[in-house]
This record gives sequence, C-alpha cells and structure tokens, in this order.
Amino acid sequence: MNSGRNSVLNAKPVAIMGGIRVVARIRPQQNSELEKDCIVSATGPDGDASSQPTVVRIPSFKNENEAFSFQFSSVYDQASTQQAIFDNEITPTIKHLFNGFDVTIFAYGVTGTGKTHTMRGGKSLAERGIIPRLLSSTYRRCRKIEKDSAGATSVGITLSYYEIYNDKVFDLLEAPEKRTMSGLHLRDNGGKTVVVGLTERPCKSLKEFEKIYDEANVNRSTSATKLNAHSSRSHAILCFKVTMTTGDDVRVSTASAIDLAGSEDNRRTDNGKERLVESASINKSLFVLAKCVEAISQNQARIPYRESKMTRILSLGQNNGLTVMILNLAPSRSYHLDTISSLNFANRTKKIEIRELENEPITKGCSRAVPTSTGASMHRQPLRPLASTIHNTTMGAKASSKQEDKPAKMFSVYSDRPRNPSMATQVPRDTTKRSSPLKRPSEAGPSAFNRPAKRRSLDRGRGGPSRAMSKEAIEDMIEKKVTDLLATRAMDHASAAPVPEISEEVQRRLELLEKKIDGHDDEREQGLTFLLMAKQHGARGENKSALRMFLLARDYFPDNAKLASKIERLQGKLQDQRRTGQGSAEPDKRMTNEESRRPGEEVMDSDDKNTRVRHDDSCANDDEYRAGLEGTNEDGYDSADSFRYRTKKAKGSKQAAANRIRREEDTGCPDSPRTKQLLGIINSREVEKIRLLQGVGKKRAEAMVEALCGGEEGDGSCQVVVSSLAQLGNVRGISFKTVEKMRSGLMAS
Ligand SMILES: Nc1ncnc2c1ncn2[C@@H]1O[C@H](COP(=O)(O)OP(=O)(O)OP(=O)(O)O)[C@@H](O)[C@H]1O
Repeated sequence: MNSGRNSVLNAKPVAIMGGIRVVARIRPQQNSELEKDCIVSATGPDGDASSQPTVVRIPSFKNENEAFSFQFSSVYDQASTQQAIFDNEITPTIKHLFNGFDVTIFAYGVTGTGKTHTMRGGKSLAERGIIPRLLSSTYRRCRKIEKDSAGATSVGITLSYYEIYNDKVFDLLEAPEKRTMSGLHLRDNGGKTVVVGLTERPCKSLKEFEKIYDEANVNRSTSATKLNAHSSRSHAILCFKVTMTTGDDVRVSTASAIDLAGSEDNRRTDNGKERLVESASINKSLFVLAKCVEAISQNQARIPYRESKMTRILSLGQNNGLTVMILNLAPSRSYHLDTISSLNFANRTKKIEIRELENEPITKGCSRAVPTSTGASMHRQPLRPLASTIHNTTMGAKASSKQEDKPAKMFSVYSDRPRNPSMATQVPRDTTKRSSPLKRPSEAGPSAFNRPAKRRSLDRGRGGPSRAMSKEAIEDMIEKKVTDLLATRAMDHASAAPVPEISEEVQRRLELLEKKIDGHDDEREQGLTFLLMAKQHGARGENKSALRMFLLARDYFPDNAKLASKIERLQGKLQDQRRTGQGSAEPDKRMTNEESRRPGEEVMDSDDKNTRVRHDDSCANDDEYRAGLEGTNEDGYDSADSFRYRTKKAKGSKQAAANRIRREEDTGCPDSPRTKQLLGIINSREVEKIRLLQGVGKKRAEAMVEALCGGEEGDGSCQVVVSSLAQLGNVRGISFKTVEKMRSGLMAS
C-alpha cells in the first residue's frame, strides 16, 4: 500500500476495508495465585503449540472437560515481553500514522489483568509499555523524515491527555484544582468527537513527553482495590497529533492510546461506597461498549454510542483508520467467568469492519477546515458514503471540492455477516491481497470492492429527518443538539478573549449555580442509571432485582406513568410467581445493580450465563434491608458496601419516609419480625405499651389509640386491625416518619 510514493504528502486519500485487529495477552500469574489454578492457555491453530499462538483456550465454567477456543489475530502468553507486543502489533501502525491514517490502540479487560502494564508499563527500558515506545518510535521517525527531506518537511507533535472519570471528562494536562464539577463537554465536529477546551501541548522530544506524561499520570484517578493495588478508576486517553508540513501541504493524523478502566465484579472487590460509584460508572460504560458492539454486529439501525462518554469518544466502528484492541486476560480460575465474558466481547469486536481512510492533505490558505486548536480527541474522518471515498481516489480535488454538497453525516459500518448468505459463498476470499495494512495474509478478508457491503443510514442522511424516524432517533437528535449547543457555548466561552475580570462574588455565585445544575443532572442521570439497571435485570429474568431498581428509579421520576405501570406489572408477575412457587427459581442478589454485573455478560454462552448469579430468593434478610434503609448514611447510600441509593432531595422528609415504606411493601416480601412486633403493639391499643415505642410518649400514645379507635367520630370499639405499616402511616396523627422511628426502636427478634 502506498509503496513507491516520493512523498507522503502527495498521496490521495485511500479507503480500504479492515477490521479491528484484536490481540489477546495473558498476564503472568501473580504471587498470590496458585499455579494449579491456571486455566487459560495460548495455542497455535488446531492446538499446535509450536507456532505463533492465535487461540485462547479456556474450560467451560460448568464442565471442566469441555473447553472453549477463541481465535484472534495473535495471542501473547504469560511469557511474552513488552517488546514483542510492541514490535509485532504496534510498530506496523507507525508508518501508516505517517502515511495519514489515524491509529487507535486500546486495552480492554477486567480489573487487574494488565491493561495499564501493557499501555504504560514500568520504568525500566524492558518494562516500558506501548505508549512510551510508540512515542519513542514516532520521534525517531520524525527525525528521519526531516533528515531525509533535508529540512523540506517538518514534523510537529502535539499532545493531549484526558480521563473519563464517572462519565465526566477531565484534562490530565491541567492541574486537578482547575477541574470543574461537570468536566469538559464533548461535541460532534464534522464526524469527530471533540473535547471542548482540552489542552493541546506541543511536545518536541521524547524527554519532554516523558516529563509531561509522568506528571499527568499523577493526576489520573487510581486507587487500591482488593483486586488491584493500583487500580485505574478512569478511562485514560492519550492522543498525539502528528502534523507534517511541506511547503503549503499539511498532513495531520492522530494516534490515540487508550487505557480503559477494568470491569469489576463487586462481589469480589469489597469496594466501599466511593469505589462502588466509580465501579458502577466503569461497568456501565463498558456495558454500553458491549451494547454498541452487539448493535454493530447485528447491523442495527441505532448504535448507542451516545449512552456513555467513553463509547462516544472511542466510536468503535465509526472512526476510520486503524484500530488495535489488546484484550488483557488473567490466567487464573478466580477470573473464570470474567475471562469468558471478555473473550466473548472480543470475539464480537473482531468482527466489526471499518473503513481505513487516509487523512486528506490540507493546503495552507485553502478554506478546508483544519482540526481545531481548542482540543480534539479521536479525530474521526468526516463520515461519508463509501462510494464517494472510492471516487476520491480517482477524482482527486474535483471530488473533494464537491464534498460540501454532501449530506452531513453518512457512514458505513460493516459486519462480517453478509446480508445475503448465498453471496458469502459466491464471493471468493482473496487471500493474496491484504485488505488491511495490519492484517496478515491468513486473516485478510475480502476487499471493500468485492464485499457485499452494507451501507447504513444513507437514506436517512439525505433529506433531513425522515417522517419514519424512531423515538430513539429523535431523542438522540435532541440530545445531540443540546450537547452541541452547550459545547459551543463552552467553546465560545473558552475562546472569547480577553475575558473581563469578574468579581469574587460573581464567581462564587457562578460556581454555586454550576453545582446546582450539575446536581440536577446527576440526579436525573442516577435515575436513568436505575432504569437501565432495571432493564438489564429484567432482560436476565431477575424480576425481583428489576423491581427494586424500578422502585428506586420512581423516586426520580415520580410522575412517570409508564414507569408506574411497569412497576405494577412486575409486582403482579412476582405475586403470580410466588403463588405458583416459581419465584424460588429466580436469581436474585443483594447486590442488585450494574456494578455487580460484568460488561459482556449478556453475550456469555447460555451455558454459563446463570451460574455466576447467586440464588437467593428468600426475604429472610429483609430486616437487614429495611434497617439499611433506615440507617442510610449521609451520602445517600445505606452502607459502605451497598449501592441502594436514597435520593438526596427526599432525605429526611415525610415524603421520603412514606416512599420507603411503600417501596418495602411493593416488593411483596412478608413482614419482618420488627414490623410484626410493631403492628402487634399498635393493635393491642394499650397506651402503656404504645408509649414505650421510640419517639412516642404518653400523650402521643393516647392520641394514637384515640385515632385508631376512630377518634371522636368513631364508635370506640377499636375493631379495625392495622395490617401494614402503610396503613399505620395513614392513620390520622401518625406520620410515616413516626412509623419508621417506632419500628427502628424495636429489637428484631
Ligand atoms: N505482563 C505482565 N507482566 C508482569 N506483571 C504484570 C503483567 N501484566 C500485569 N502485571 C501486573 O499485574 C498487576 C495488575 O496490572 P494492571 O494494573 O496493569 O491491571 P489493569 O488491568 O490496568 O487493572 P485496572 O483495570 O484495575 O486498572 C500489576 O501489579 C502489574 O504489574
């Protein structure tokens, strides 16, 4: 490809088809892990141990005698070195970066499997990871180009580095004190996702890079967890832009190296509440990534990129250029299901096909847009139909001048599933031509031109929103418009110079306002997270957990009729299950949310799917649950190891107490011993007993008995039996708060 060119700058844009190159790396066992527990191995094709491994083998979770095999472009075993991975997988991409292709390298895997080790690595030369090696090679190549062109071509590198922490983007090249609560905004700019206001720092040498990189890494959010002493709590994205200038020609390409945070099974982490919130956010974004991969591989119309900032930035299958995914795996049994989940995810990812599109050279003085200096992240090519791209290669400038007339956003995502199965057999596999510069001959698929290509969304792109637009598409469009508007405002704000001095008082008020807005967004987002979790539990048939999540979501969307009817339906379903005795088969967990679920789980083999879920259908622990609700801590979580969340807005209010009590009853579990005890005392109508309840006293006890017996209007017969806490809370003069207080003062027997 591109061989025989005198100068890289004379190249015309070239589109070729390629997939995401997925390679697996198995980390060595750690001191705490036993050799006999090593269950993951790397082999050559057909189990041949002598050739370069391409297959990961792992036993089935249910039956150790059965094994799963997953084939990847390459597999690196426990003994593989940083050097080997870099030489084989990354070095070939560097020349393409200088040929105008964007390059994305990302590490994916469960926590503690070696992603940061692979990307960043250690301090010694041998232990250096992909990022420092990539920069080192890039600078070497820059010097060579400048030398070979006798100074006619100059190459500049600018760096940006940011993290996505709790779904917020923070600049790692800025001091942490400068962070705002909401982080940086994202914006779509001609098919690229741009981080507004991100620092782009020119970086002249490897030494300078190392200094900047080390300092920035101090700002990255890491913490010790039970599974990793230095666990990354954020997705870290390092981008460097290579700008080659020869006279008036400028060519810009970007390399992005991404160290994703690892998914965590929180039943193994012992995470406290702060770690749990992070973990839930990490798992959610990885879950969205799995959903995107799933949607792409099924050729779905809607790819849910926008559901998380990470997927929006990564834009898997949308960003043209070369993409390498390194799947990090732990070899030990304790990771068994996590490893199978990751392997399933990677297996799908490798089937995504994307166009590898070379960046067009820019001529100085020409009106064509130059990437903004306000900070860009994943520099995606403007998305356009494949046909026009092919045209570009032959029509050159004529074709590109027409581009302004084209629909704003047209793109093609290719899956390996041919639309017409018969065509797959008709199209001969061309194994002599390499469809991608990264692919080895053995894995090169059919080229762009003989593949039954699927062009997505072209019709939609043409005439603006079509009448048949789905609700999701409209929501997407609105969300996009709003975020773009916000981002544009933020960008205008950032670039408006000089900024007039504002008084401290105004600044303070602005900050307060920002916090208020953030808080509002956070609350809505929290509600949406509960809804998402509820849907996931529902999809896995965990109805009870789904109901809990829906009930938690109700606090955020109290007037949502659809939600209310969902809750009602689910309650009915659970009641039916209890009546017919089916409930006991339903998997349920105390840990009822996203943070306990592994991303990619939904693609797990059905054999293994349910085995990891703890079966616990009893309501025996309900008192514990209720006690937890009463004793929620100041952050709104009921205890350090729980994710049951209480809304801040409702905290302490009468309404909140009523909600809590109703929610308990909605779950349909039988009364706890304390509830029974309280109702017994109340139904005794004995002032002497009732007055001893917490927060009551003689006068209130007398008033209660009077109210229970119908008050002055009642007949005084005290016939009515109070059968539930909700009923008690509705008795005149007895608030739900009092009910909670009375019950919490009782000793559970
Ligand atoms: N190939 C390897 N060789 C030697 N040690 C390794 C290797 N891979 C990982 N390790 C060690 O395993 C531990 C966990 O690795 P690392 O922190 O890179 O995991 P991670 O996947 O980035 O985890 P998290 O998602 O929690 O950040 C570290 O102590 C690291 O040094």
